[in-house]
Amino acid sequence: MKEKWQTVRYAWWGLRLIYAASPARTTFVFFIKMIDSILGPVLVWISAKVIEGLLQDHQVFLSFGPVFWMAILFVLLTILVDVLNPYVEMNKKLLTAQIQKHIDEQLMDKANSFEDIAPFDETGFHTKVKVVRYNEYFITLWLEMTASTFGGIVQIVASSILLWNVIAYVPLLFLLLALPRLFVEAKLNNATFEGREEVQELRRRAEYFMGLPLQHELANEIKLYRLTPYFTAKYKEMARQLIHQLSRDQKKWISHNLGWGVLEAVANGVVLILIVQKAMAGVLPVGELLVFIGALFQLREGVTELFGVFAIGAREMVNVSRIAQFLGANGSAPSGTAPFPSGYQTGYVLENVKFSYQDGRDVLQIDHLVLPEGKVTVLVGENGSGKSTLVKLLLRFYEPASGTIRFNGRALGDYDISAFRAHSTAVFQDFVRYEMSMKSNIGVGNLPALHEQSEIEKAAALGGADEVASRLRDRYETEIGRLFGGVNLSGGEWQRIAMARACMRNSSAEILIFDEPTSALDPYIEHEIFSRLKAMAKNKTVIVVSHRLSTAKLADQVVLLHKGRVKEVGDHHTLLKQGGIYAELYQMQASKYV
Ligand SMILES: Nc1ncnc2c1ncn2[C@@H]1O[C@H](COP(=O)(O)OP(=O)(O)OP(=O)(O)O)[C@@H](O)[C@H]1O
Repeated sequence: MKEKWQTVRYAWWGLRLIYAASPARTTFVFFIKMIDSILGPVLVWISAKVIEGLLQDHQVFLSFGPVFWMAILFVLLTILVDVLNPYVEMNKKLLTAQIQKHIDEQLMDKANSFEDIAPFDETGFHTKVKVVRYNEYFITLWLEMTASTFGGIVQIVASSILLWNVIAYVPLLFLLLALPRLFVEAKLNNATFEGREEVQELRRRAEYFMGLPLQHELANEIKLYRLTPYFTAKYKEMARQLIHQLSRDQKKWISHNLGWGVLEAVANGVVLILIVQKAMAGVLPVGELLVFIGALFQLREGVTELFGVFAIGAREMVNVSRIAQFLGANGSAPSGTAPFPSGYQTGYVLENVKFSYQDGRDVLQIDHLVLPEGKVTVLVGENGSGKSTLVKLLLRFYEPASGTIRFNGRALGDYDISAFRAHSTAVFQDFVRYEMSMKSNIGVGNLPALHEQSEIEKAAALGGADEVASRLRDRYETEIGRLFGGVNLSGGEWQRIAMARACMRNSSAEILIFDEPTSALDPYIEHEIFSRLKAMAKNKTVIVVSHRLSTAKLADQVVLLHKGRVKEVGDHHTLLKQGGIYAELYQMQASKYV
């Protein structure tokens, strides 16, 4: 019972969604659908009356009496239907676009509402997004369906009125016949629905393998290893499975529909014979016979429309509910209310912090760690030791499973998350290459200053991107990235731009996090940038992840992570003297240069 109510709730939600996308257009489409459904039986009735009149007196038109005007009305209504149809189609198309825009906006709002990253990590997140986007198309079907439901009812009622005098039970017979079909179809619909997750997963994989050989950034590797035939084979396999699935679904459909179609046609035929028999026996005049035959077809059309719609409705409900659930999901940890503290304080203090991703593996286990304000701390450690995870926890992209992370004396969760983020800046290992102008690439680091050229140039100079701009034809206005025909840059040049982006918040940010910010930079600029970071560290908490221990040498504090635990803490010289893992790593790197 609860499920039924849930269905009704989602159905209502789906309708409201459509209406919200465009109230005027939705009303128009529904109204026209109604008119269209009534017109069918009305035209049947008028045409029968005209024919009856003509049969009685074939010169009836010459007297300009009621039959003549009925004939005129018939023509006018037919023209009306023809004129309305293109308008209806146009409005449906526009409404579809508006609904898609409306859902896209809601999806973007949803993504914006996730303050942490955990929802993006969830298994099946990508499939879910894909399913929701795929369902945007189906929500318009939902519109058609609801309109058809009303249309079907109107048509059934109108044609039943016409049939009432002859065979009153016909509408009931047709409804009864359609009922089992409804249930079977609803079941079949779910089993053969193209938007179901397993089909979407196959489609996504097929698209992935198909796209690989066509991507510019991947061309080097794919050409070198001659991977195109390999990916083509993988694509073919996915596509084969997809087509197999589709053909199996379609066969199920056909065999089912064929059976019911034959049964309904037989019932239709029987009723038709009954009506003709009555006419032959002289009970029915020819005009009425025509009305009944027409009404019978109208009735069948109405029943098919209504029940077809119900069957699809069951399937569409799955989609509508998926969209509703996705958009209604609560993804983020709640934000606190405390404002960001000003002035020089303690920086980060971590106590008994434990963290694991969804797979449950312990990734971090930190008993105690201080990352002081006013200092540069460099995090070092082998691959997978948890450095990037730690910086993400420091920015509150994830919540620790247990323990506390404090910044300037307060737990991170207490801070107003927007204020906290506004005072942080970062360059991530997987920084983004925005396919936009260089100016926008840098400016998005601080949206309010996006159009302030002097701020952009200042940040570019700090991040070492000024020199990149000076080499471009339109300097900061140059479009970069290949997707829209812009200039392609080298890996190091992109990284300098990411650095500049982070520097856009130089004056407001008090937490500066750099996850391997110089991995692609040449030694000159790396040295220069690190010196700038040190200069910026005054009254700020600066954390740098680096594999280059030459960087660590310049830091105020080095933290060595090993398998998610803090193994060594101190400055470069202290750690060297300790002779632990850091000393070993350093000797190893240094020996390469000797
Ligand atoms: N989103 C994620 N979901 C599940 N596991 C993850 C995720 N991100 C990282 N991990 C796992 O967490 C562990 C720590 O990863 P992390 O990226 O923090 O290491 P790292 O020290 O920064 O490594 P590297 O030096 O290679 O950058 C790894 O074993 C990694 O596989």
